[in-house]
Amino acid sequence: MTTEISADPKVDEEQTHLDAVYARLDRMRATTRRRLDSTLREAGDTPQALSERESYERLYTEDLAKFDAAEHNLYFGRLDLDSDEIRRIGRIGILDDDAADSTLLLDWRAPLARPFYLATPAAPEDVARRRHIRTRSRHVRGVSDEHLIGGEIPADVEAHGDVVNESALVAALDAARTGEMTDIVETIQREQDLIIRSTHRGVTVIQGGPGTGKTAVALHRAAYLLYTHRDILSRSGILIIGPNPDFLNYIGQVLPSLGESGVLLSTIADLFPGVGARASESRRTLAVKGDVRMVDVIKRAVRARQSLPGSPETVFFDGYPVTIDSTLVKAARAKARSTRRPHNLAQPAFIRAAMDELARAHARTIGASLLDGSQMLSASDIADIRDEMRADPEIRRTVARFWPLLTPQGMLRDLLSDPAAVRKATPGWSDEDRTALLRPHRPALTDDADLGPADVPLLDELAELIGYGTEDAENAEKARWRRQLAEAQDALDILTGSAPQDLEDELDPEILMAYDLIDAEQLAARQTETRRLTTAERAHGDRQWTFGHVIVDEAQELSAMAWRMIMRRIPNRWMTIIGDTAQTGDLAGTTSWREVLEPYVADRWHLRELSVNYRTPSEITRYANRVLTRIAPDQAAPTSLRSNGMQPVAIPVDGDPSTAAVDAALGTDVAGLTAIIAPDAAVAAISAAVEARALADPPRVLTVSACKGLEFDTTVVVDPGRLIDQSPRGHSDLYVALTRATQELIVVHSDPLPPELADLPGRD
Ligand SMILES: Nc1ncnc2c1ncn2[C@@H]1O[C@H](COP(=O)(O)OP(=O)(O)OP(=O)(O)O)[C@@H](O)[C@H]1O
Repeated sequence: MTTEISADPKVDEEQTHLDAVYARLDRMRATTRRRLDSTLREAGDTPQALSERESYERLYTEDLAKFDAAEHNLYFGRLDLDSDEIRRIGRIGILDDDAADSTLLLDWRAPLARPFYLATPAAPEDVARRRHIRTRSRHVRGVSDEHLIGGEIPADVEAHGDVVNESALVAALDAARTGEMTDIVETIQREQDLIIRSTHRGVTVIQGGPGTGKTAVALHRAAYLLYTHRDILSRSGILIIGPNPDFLNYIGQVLPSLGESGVLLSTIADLFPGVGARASESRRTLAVKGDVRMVDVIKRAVRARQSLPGSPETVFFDGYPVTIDSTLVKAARAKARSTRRPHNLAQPAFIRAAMDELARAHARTIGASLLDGSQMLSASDIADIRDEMRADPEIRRTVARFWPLLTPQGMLRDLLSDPAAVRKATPGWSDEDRTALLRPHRPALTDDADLGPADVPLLDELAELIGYGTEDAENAEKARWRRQLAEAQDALDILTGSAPQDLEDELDPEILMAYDLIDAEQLAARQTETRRLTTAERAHGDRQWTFGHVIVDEAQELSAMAWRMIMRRIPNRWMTIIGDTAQTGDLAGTTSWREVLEPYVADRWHLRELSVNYRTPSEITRYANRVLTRIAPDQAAPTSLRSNGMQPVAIPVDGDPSTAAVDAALGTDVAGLTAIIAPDAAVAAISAAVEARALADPPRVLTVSACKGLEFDTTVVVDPGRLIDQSPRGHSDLYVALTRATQELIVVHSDPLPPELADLPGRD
């Protein structure tokens, strides 16, 4: 490798090390590629060999992905300890292939790397010097040193107290945004590191204002936990819940670049296997469906399906009439309910009890002695009658109607499209709330075509009560196996059929055909072996999967019903919950962590707070904090880490603000991403105005709920007054909108500004 000679000996020194690190990385890559090639060439003749091949293939592919993800800025930090030890820190750990296996790079998550993030001049942790190395395309571009023991404390570091690696941090914060979140391993701050590496095994709540790095911390915590508890978590997986698919795309790239897989990223809407709930619903409907009252509604709705006949029903058995009346069904229902099993799983008990009683009644009709009325049939005769009745499709169908097998989707659709059923399940509710729950029955649609995100926790609740996805899942698995077996048999039949029949006699008996070597069962088993899934894929397909750790981002938006759904997936309650109660926009969301957590862990949860806003410059934060005071006067406002000298401005317009908003978005001098954040009702017109310009790189137009968690270099906020008016949580919505910009904020308004923004300067 050629090394540029620079004027700075420190740069040269680091370049030498960087060259050694990349040379080793290249060797590791080449070896892994070679191994992958030869693994892929292996035949894998037995199911076991196939399975081994699969796991090696996965291992090598993951390693290659990890090397690729670490390529950029691989080596970024160095600690020189007072004891003369040198530690070099990077995105992944790398050992040299020399005789001593010396450490070329420490993984940023290794305990020995920790002082890089924690040491300060006040508490240097034995670190004499911390060096930050800036690289690009395998070249060292510069180094910056902090002398922690006996050195000067730079004025700007003093000003920001604990700030670590300040110059690198400011460079990262000033960089133009790309629409994908980047990792922060080079500049994790002390308060963030304490959360990322927290050893607490229960619920940790991270409360922090906008831009305090909550999402960044959550993702780095996932990576850290997978590194530290790989044995448990690579099997059980980590679930990360985010507010919407856009947000998941935004953060999706961060984890692979941290070198991790085995993490399931999902919204609530996608968490129920096989359902993608996309229908949009009104705020009121979301609030009603998210309310914990729905637990009882769903219980009542399921119980309503355990019904009684209005009038006795008669079926025929062996030519004799058999009556199914409400006394009989009631007794069978009581038996089934006493099993305390979920609805579908209790159906066999119901049917058995009903058939027992029917068989006894039938025996009374045909077996009673004419002399004294005593029963002439033996117990085993009566048992035979019961078994025959059970096998009789008509009797079975009639009995089962009073305790039918249910599916969550079918059940929810039937309930929500039936005003009478809703009325029965919602005693004491207001008519408005009932109406918010109802939706028209549209038989042409499939079961989940009109499902919205708030329906998903209801499906999950139903699935629990019904027992769906337990034995049903096993049956489905058995059916899948039978299909696979049949397919394998077909494949063998085709092979047999394609044997050269006319040459049959001449075939060399020594030439073995596939069907001589393998039967359908073995072939099917091989196919099963090759369908190995990652932990995340298996978890996604299994409603009853329980994760090792769950991280919930923008957690303030989750409804009580959504919390129930999540808690089912994490019985050990090892969770990281991240949010900001001042940003709650959803009416079913929370403004109190205590209220949310009390039912699950009482007061056994830890609260951690983040206090520095890394995103928004102080010029913007000044206005946003006034809105915060309005929402939560007691909540400490995060302090902005930087200022950029760009004053937010207000542009008043007469009438429709669409054109002015688009002009403002296009007129910015700031490089990078621009977004227009507008009231829900204005989004369509502004989007049309953007489309009409046919731009190569148009600004994004978003509602407040769609911009949650995202950030842009410039934001244009349209009609703050209407943002406030459009929801009972309007001030929180405005707070979210005002805190999305990393550089510039422009407010375009056609009605008077709210008092908090009234003194925004106009544009020159
Ligand atoms: N230590 C850090 N080093 C570099 N950048 C950081 C650091 N901490 C946070 N950031 C950056 O600050 C920005 C805001 O972080 P993030 O989105 O995680 O904040 P948040 O608290 O989740 O905000 P919101 O509540 O608005 O969703 C991101 O660009 C993130 O990369």
